Amino acid sequence: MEQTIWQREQAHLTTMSTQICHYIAELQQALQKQKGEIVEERTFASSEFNDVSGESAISFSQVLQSMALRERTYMNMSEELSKAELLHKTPYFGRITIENEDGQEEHLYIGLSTFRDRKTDDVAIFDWRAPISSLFYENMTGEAQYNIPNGDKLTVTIFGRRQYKVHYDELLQVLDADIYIGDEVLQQLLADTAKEKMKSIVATIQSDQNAVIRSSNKQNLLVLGPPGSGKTSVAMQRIAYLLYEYRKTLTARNILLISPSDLFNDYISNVLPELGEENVQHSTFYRLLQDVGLPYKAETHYDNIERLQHADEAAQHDYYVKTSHAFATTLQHAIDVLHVSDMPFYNIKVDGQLFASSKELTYLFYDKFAALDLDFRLKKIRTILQKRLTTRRTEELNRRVDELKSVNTYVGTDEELLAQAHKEVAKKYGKLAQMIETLRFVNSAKIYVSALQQLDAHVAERTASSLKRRHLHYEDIAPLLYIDATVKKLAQQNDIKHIVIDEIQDYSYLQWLAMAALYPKAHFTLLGDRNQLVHPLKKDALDHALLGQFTTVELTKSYRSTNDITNYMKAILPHAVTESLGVHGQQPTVHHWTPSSYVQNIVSLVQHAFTEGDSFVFICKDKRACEAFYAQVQPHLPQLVLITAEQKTYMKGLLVMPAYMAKGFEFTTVVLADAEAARYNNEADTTLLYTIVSRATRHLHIVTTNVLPAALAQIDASLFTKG
Ligand SMILES: Nc1ncnc2c1ncn2[C@@H]1O[C@H](COP(=O)(O)OP(=O)(O)OP(=O)(O)O)[C@@H](O)[C@H]1O
Repeated sequence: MEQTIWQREQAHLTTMSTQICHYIAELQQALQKQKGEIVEERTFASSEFNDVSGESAISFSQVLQSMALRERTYMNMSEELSKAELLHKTPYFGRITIENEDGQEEHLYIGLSTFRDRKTDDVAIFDWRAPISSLFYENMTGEAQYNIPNGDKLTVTIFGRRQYKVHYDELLQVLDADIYIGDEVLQQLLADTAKEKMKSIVATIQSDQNAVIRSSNKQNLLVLGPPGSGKTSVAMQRIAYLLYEYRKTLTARNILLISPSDLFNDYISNVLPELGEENVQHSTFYRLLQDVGLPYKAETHYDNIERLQHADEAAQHDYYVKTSHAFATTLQHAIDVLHVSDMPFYNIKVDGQLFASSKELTYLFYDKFAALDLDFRLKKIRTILQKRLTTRRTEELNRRVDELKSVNTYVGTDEELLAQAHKEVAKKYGKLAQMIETLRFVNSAKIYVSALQQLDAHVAERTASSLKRRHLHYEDIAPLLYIDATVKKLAQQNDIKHIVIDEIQDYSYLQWLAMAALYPKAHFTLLGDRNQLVHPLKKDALDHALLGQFTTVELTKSYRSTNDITNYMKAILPHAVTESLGVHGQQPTVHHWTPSSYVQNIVSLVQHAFTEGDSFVFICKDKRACEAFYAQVQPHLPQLVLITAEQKTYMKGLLVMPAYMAKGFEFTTVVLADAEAARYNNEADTTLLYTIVSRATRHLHIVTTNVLPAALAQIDASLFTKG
């Protein structure tokens, strides 16, 4: 009797699952054996080679080499085992049927990694990142093309495409789809995305997302898309793709992910391991300042937002000037000029005595070493100063030893006197040695302030005074990093080959220039949305110069929220283009409560709408409002957690957090708890409201105790329900 599709598929799955199980058992056995041999070899080495000189040094180095090789093999096998275990859980999630070279139908199963048939050694499961797997993610059947590593395109005929939901060896769902991923499957998969940390989207990558993910490592990409269009997901999948495609030259250590916060990094930290890859390097722009070692204390991005929400005109003006394109260009020009004049040097002094004058440094820089690049000139000067310092220290040491010896009373043995003299000299010259080593005889602050001076003397003056106090505003970090990275080139990191920056709309052009200068060998994938602005003063997101240097790709569909929430969100910023692919749900609810019933109503909303394990967030505009909310409500809802900048681990539950901190995340339920016209009243607040609303996957509540902000009050009544 002919088998049904289901039976055939179940039989195939059982065969594959059994093979994977055998493979896992083989790997486990081999690993156990390797482990035993490593232990044996180590025990042998430690007992046999007490003395590693002469003959025994040669055999010791041979043993070391063999140990290193064995340990590497062990590591590779453990990685292979982890991949096989992931494959065991979900052997594959898709299949394409193509016409092979003999004109026959051939089924290609697609999963998380490559798996070869144990008997024939043919590929039984294709890694989703393999060139041919790309066909699975295209929206078509019939003739199609895919790229192969040498750059050529191959043409094949696709007969069909099938999707599976499987759990270990159990087939849960089979779906034939000519056009990839119909809404039906996607809607089931989107049933609720906000339950845990971010997940991989490998089984349902859409064709426009696929194109971004598979772009060449050498391509500088800017990916723009509305809230929920999968930018962060695409970024993570792209990293996994790069690690596969360029595995001979690129490892997790060569990729840097710059995200808004450590909390966000924790939120996305499961995606790469889920795909069988190691997490890559992570930083925030703020943290780069410490990584580079600039001797300043700086304001964080969040503190910057808080400060500028209430700042006076002068502080706002400072921010605008320093983050403007005009300033980035002025600073670049000022640094170019340094090749021929104006490099500011300090007079280097020790204990009030001149060690090297700025005049001498200027002479060395512009006369003696004029032919070299800026950083080479400085490094040549450093060598001269270091020699001088060594001579000075030796002289001083000898003098001090003589002095100590000439004291009439007994002060110590000769060794003790020498040690004391060493200590004194090290103390006296320690700071100077460090200053020379890190080229801090260059007055970087002056380069910065002089460039500002060319645009605005008042801004320059205010900045000079805060730099004197070693205090930086967030917007001062980029110029100083840029100066450091282009003039001194000490902190440049050549091992970073690819940088992914999420939420790029939060960065100024100069911030990007600073990163490009710090990582000169890196290519970039930038992701962002020009409408999701949470900074009170950020207007011209995405500098045109940046756009000019990148291949821009626009994603337009949104997968996060229900259609009802997306429609409400779109009504806030009608010019923003978003196609919703989400599921149908409840309309957002707008509640008008009196101040006296506010807390009681919040409590009863939670009692009705929150179940343990949900992600449910109250969002207020700023930190102060969140603290006030927490103080009022937490006594009635003890499980409420106030999320602050110190929070480093992502958690579900009942939360309250400031709007700017919530960006990038998603929650099943979002309650905008302070929707007051008095609080959200300008253009920046409108983009903030847009961002807040777009965090909700399933339920959205807007709460006001007075008058709604204009951006929400103008929304058509058909798009929400009154609570
Ligand atoms: N192809 C897809 N298949 C299934 N789910 C998807 C797909 N693309 C995106 N999603 C889901 O949509 C949600 C939003 O994705 P993501 O956070 O990556 O979007 P984003 O564009 O970075 O959003 P935002 O800009 O609002 O922070 C996530 O839950 C993600 O899993």
